[in-house]
Amino acid sequence: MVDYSVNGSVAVLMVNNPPVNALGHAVRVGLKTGIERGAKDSRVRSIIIIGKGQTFPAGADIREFGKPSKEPWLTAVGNLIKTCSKPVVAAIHGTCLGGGLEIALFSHYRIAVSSARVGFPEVTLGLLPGAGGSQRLSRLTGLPVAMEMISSGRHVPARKAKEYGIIDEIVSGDLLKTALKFAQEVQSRPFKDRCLRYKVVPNADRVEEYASAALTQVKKKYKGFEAPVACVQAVRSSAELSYEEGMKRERDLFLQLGQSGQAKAQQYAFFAERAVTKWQMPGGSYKTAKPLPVRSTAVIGAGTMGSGIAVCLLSAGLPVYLLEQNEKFLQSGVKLIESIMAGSVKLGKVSMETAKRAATLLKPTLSYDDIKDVDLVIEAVFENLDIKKEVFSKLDKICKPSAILCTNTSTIDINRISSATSRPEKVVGTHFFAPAYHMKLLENIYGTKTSPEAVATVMKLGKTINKVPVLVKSCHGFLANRMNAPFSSEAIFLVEEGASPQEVDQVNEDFGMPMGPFKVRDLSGIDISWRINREVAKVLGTSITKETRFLGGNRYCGLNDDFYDKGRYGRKTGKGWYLYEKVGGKTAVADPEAEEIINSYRQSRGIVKRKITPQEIFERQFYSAINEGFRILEEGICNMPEEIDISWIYGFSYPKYRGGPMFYASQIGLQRVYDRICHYHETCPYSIHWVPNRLLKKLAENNVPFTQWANHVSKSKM
Ligand SMILES: CC(C)(COP(=O)(O)OP(=O)(O)OC[C@H]1O[C@@H](n2cnc3c(N)ncnc32)[C@H](O)[C@@H]1OP(=O)(O)O)[C@@H](O)C(=O)NCCC(=O)NCCSC(=O)C[C@@H](O)CCCCCCCCCCCCC(=O)O
Repeated sequence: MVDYSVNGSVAVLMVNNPPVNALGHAVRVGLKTGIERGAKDSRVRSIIIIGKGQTFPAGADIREFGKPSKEPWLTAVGNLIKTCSKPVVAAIHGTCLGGGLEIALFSHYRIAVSSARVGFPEVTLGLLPGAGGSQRLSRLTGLPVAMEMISSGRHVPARKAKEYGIIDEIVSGDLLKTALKFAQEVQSRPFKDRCLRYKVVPNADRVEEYASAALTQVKKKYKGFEAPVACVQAVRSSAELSYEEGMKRERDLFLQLGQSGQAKAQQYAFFAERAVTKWQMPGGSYKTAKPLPVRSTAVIGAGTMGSGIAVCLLSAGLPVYLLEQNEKFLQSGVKLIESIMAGSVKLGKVSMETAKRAATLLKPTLSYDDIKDVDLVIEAVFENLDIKKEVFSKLDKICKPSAILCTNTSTIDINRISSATSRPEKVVGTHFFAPAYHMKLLENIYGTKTSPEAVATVMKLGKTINKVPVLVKSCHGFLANRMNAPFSSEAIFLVEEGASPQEVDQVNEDFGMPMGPFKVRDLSGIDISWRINREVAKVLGTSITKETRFLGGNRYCGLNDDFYDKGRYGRKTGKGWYLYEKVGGKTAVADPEAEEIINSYRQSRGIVKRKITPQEIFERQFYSAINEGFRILEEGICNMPEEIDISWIYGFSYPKYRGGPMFYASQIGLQRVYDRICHYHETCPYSIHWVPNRLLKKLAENNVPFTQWANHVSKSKM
């Protein structure tokens, strides 16, 4: 795990623990032994720590968290480095993160190649740097930088790290060779004063000012997360306490966070995000299927979604033909793309260079002929099967045979769309979430005839455009919208029965959702849900009237329709479930007129308003979604609960510190969740989504641990 060798007068400790050289127990033992050996070795006058392969250690081994800790701990290894009688040089490439940066900061010198990145990402795992990083970084960089870096987990490029004082020298050429030369040079220099422990925190007298600014920022930016606040507190103690007391304070905070549910959930989310990349479908998997190259693309439809998708592709440096049916729509799409790009530059999310390049890569067109040679097309027209089929039939005739044809449908079964082509194996769903340029989820959907090659292509495309792709099998609504359907229907039923939209939204926001379901409806547009309901009715061969109380045998609430009839479409009209300060406004306030609409709806239907508790609001929304999640698993629409959780985190901004709805259910206890679902099945009998799921029942009865749930997924998918 750590290879020891001597080159002239320099000992080289090469960490060899692929893929990221994580500082697991064996590596810690190897480093300890190596430092002790180097200190004793009479040939050796200085020591290098370096990573083999792609990186310097990228942190502690997260898989060891929660297991009994084994000595030596990282702090003990670090103390050995710090007090070593010979200078220790950290030679950094790749990602020097978390425990890796701790090791580097314990070392007497740090050199790095310019492509290296350093950081303390522990906060993203619900933790803080636990081996003194919060005490030593501030001594190097000052309090504001240390507070910001540690509470954000940001990876800092080597050059910036040098500016901050974290890196002593940026080097070029072969890192080991350069490090050997550097390590020889420092042999004659005094190095005891290089130990950060003896440095004074710059501007320590301004700690109150810095900490209060940092706390205000993190509480706003990372609302609900515990770790960022603790990170600021830990750094703060570096200025307020002695080094030893600060170390103790940091350790206490680390242990406190480590035991919290948030850390457990965030660490689960870390691995879940990686698990979903290991996709499988009948006939292929991430291991066997090769993606086709995507060098040119087209987006059909320049509306809000199409333009947002084009922004994603352009930002990744891909040329995009933007195709519309008339000049007016096309120009409005181009303007939208320009304004999204300009906004992203202003917010610092996209560089000016990227925006300028994107402008040259965008090719607006009205002609299908122009797209005949592109590698991949994404259709983003109106959510209507007939229109989509018409587009796909044209694409099939025009596009080259190898082109992958994607649809941004949010609900329609891929098989129904691909049937309009002679190449269903090349047709795949790429469902983006609004706003497409911002939300990270890319729900990729395969139909019965979609080839693994087409899937591999869109999974890779997802990564290229900086999304988190999750693969699901086609069905109506796929994964995300299928689960969202009971979640958002229950919200409206709760208001029908007596809750106010504000009460429902509050429960959701208290749980950690960034916006309650009624604010979401106002944002996405009440006219949109009105239209979707009509499409659903059409598919069911029926229509919606004032008297409609059931749709397809399921409970239906027409409150949304009453808001629509009054022209209250949400933010876009300045009023919807809430009142806004102006058309397109963002500040939602309760509106007596909206309350009146709700009251008269209830009266006209003889509904007697009742008091509804926050617990009922919570359970009816989240547990109905969880029940549907188990149905999705049971049917093999996805392979593992991680795919559901990641979809919620990146598609609906579900709080990462709760892990996702399925992980959350496992924490509550499946028996409890199942019992409550049974309760609501009795008390709310008219919704199919309350029929208790059999898989959930089985897992609950047998007390199956979360990690085993995937073994019970329908095998029909493979
Ligand atoms: C490094 C990356 C940026 C690389 O990204 P890339 O996209 O290239 O690759 P992947 O992300 O796909 O990863 C490949 C592969 O590797 C796995 N992996 C990655 N990182 C880790 C890791 N840190 N540990 C384990 N496994 C890891 C990943 O899962 C993939 O595996 P797969 O099977 O899917 O192929 C990127 O990977 C990345 O960002 N990684 C995480 C970096 C990170 O978060 N680092 C910080 C870790 S936390 C840490 O370092 C804590 C330390 O500060 C301090 C700990 C000291 C504790 C001492 C406390 C004292 C108190 C305790 C005393 C208790 C005793 C008592 O008193 O009772």
